[in-house]
Order: sequence, then structure tokens, then C-alpha cells
Amino acid sequence: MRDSKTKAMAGPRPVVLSGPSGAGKSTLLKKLIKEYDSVFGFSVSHTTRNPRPGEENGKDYHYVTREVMQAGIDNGDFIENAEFSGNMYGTSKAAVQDVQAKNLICILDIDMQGVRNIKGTNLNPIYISIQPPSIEILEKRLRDRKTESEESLQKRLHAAKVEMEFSKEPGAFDVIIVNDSLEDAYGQLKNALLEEINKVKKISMSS
Ligand SMILES: Nc1nc2c(ncn2[C@@H]2O[C@H](COP(=O)(O)OP(=O)(O)O)[C@@H](O)[C@H]2O)c(=O)[nH]1
Ligand SMILES: Nc1ncnc2c1ncn2[C@@H]1O[C@H](COP(=O)(O)OP(=O)(O)O)[C@@H](O)[C@H]1O
Repeated sequence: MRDSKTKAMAGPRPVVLSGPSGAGKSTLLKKLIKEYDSVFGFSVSHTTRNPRPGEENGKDYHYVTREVMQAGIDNGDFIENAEFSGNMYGTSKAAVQDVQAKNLICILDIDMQGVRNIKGTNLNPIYISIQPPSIEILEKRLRDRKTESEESLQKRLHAAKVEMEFSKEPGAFDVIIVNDSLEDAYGQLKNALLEEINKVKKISMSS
């Protein structure tokens, strides 16, 4: 009784999107933020990888050197950080606070190490896994995206197999979405977040 009351009164929870590189996380979250720009905000991570054509510093990532990133980690500026495919990635405390200061639901796009580490914090997000229909389709999508060298692609495919296994661990995720048809996957994502979307709408109507 008490638990359900606390749950009903709780504010909107952050959202974690995770899953293999190429599964469609950025495509889905960009669609979501576009449709609900007064509800969701993106947690801009730091990374040591190079920007891809079309990516913007401060919007897609904060692009930094290893030295700068490590100094920030040592300074306690990060909630979590991980090494992925030869580069460092991390969520700074400021990235999440910037979104929450605007009263938006914070969406994090992080790998499985990030998921594990966030579970040890008090962020209490909804964990959503985005999965490809198959490893073959994932490879085709990653190749068609034309952002990776052959070496980087192979590293991502290797990591993808591990990420796909992790998603099967009981309790790893609250929701698993297979991104076959984009429209179906987006519908499932919206459905999973309906309760949180309604909470934000209620709060903004009452203020
Ligand atoms: N742990 C962690 N992982 C991150 C962070 N930002 C991005 N990632 C993950 O790093 C991986 C690589 O991201 P990226 O280089 O943008 O490649 P993409 O996933 O192929 O578009 C993905 O699994 C992301 O979810 C972060 O701040 N922390
Ligand atoms: N349902 C889908 N069907 C076909 N292609 C897709 C689908 N979802 C995403 N894509 C494409 O697959 C590639 C990988 O998607 P992306 O959003 O970059 O993945 P992630 O952020 O998980 O690495 C992109 O080129 C994207 O346009």
C-alpha cells in the first residue's frame, strides 16, 4: 500500500536506452525528443572518439581528449564512465543536472557497463534495451550507416554479441524492444514511457 502510494506520487524517472551499437538508439531517441521536446532532454555524454560528419560538439557529445576526460573523472565530475571500442565515454553529473534543471525527463544513451554502474547510483531510471532483429541485420545497418572503419565495425560487432547476451540476463532491463520496423519500435518506446510522459504533462498543467 505504502509502496504503491510512493510510486504513484513519485516524479518522472530518467530513461536509460542501451543495446548494441547500430541497434537504433540514437534514431529512436531523436524521434522521441523531436515529438516531445517539452518532456524529454538528452544527457550529452563526453567521449574521446572523433565526431562523425553531422555531429555537433555539445549536442551529440562533448568531444574531449583522454587527458581532459581522465582529469574530469579524477575530479569526481562523472556519474559513470566506460571504455567502449577503444574510446572513453562517460555521463557527467552536469549532463544530467542540465536536463533536470529544465524540468525535462533525462534520457541517457549508454552501453552495458554504464547500465551496470548506473544501477549502483540513486538515479533510479527506467532501463530500456533496444535490440536489432538479428546480428546480420545489425551488421548491414552499421555498414550502411557508413560511419565506421572495418576495424571499428568489427569491434562493435563483437561488443554487440556481448550486449545482446547481457540483455537476456533476468532483471537487466525493464523493457526490451526489438527494432525491426522503426515505426513499431517507436510505438513500443512511446508506450513504455506513457506513464512518465503523463506525469510531466500533469506537472506542467498544474504549475
Ligand atoms: N557507459 C557509457 N556509454 C556511453 C556513453 N555515451 C555513449 N555510450 C555508448 O557508447 C557506445 C558507442 O557510442 P557511439 O560511439 O556514439 O556509437 P554508436 O552507438 O554506434 O552510435 C554506445 O553503446 C553508446 O550507448 C556514456 O556516457 N557512458
Ligand atoms: N528500424 C530500422 N530499420 C532500418 N534501419 C534502421 C532502423 N533503425 C535504425 N536504422 C538505421 O540503422 C543505423 C543505426 O542506427 P543508430 O540510431 O545510429 O543506432 P545506435 O544509436 O544504436 O548506434 C542508422 O543508419 C539508422 O538510420
